[in-house]
Amino acid sequence: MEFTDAELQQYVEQHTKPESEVLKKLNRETHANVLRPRMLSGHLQGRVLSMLSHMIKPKCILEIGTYTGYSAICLAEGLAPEGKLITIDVNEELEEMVRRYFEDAGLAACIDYMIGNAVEVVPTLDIQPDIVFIDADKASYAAYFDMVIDKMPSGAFIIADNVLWSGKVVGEKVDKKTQAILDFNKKVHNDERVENVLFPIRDGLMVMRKI
Ligand SMILES: C[S@@+](CC[C@H](N)C(=O)[O-])C[C@H]1O[C@@H](n2cnc3c(N)ncnc32)[C@H](O)[C@@H]1O
Repeated sequence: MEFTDAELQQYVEQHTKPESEVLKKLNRETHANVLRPRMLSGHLQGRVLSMLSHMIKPKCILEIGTYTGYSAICLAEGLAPEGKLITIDVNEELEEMVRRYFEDAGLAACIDYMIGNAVEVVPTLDIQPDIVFIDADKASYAAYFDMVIDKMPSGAFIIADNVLWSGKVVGEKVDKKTQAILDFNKKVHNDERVENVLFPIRDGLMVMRKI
């Protein structure tokens, strides 16, 4: 489901900074060769993530759900000098492609790419992230929030993708994944540790600031 009229969407993208050549190539290669390319953040959301990261100037970013590395590159663009982005994905099949693009983007040195199940990996990390981007299995969104919230400094941000779930959050049929997203949105909206705004960008970005 598209939330913005196609013509308006085109106008929005035409008036948003274009993707870099590396991101354009990564976008094309993902669509040509990788299953479920709709998972990639894409031009507009990628620029939003990059802009937010530049505004926050994070020393540490944690990303849960690397896929082909598109959003990791966008987020890493705004890192503070000497900053680090840690990104985790359970799918080892994309490793060669992901590492190649981190190199091509000139960001390999500041990205720590970990292959593994984030549910097991995140609790082992000794970090205090300024941004956490949650973009992996929907059933674990609430668990990821609980795993990171107490590690984060006051003023840090959590961003969760796909929180409109193609519009199913207001649909009549509620399947398991939709219920997980509904539960997550309700949980964070009622959590007094964060202030939240649901941005209707692409499939919905929930942005939360730790108080
Ligand atoms: C929506 S894609 C991420 C898209 C990427 N962030 C972007 O915007 O380009 C979700 C990814 O989460 C990964 N994933 C799913 N469950 C996971 C888990 N338990 N631990 C780590 N990664 C997981 C999948 O393999 C998939 O690559």
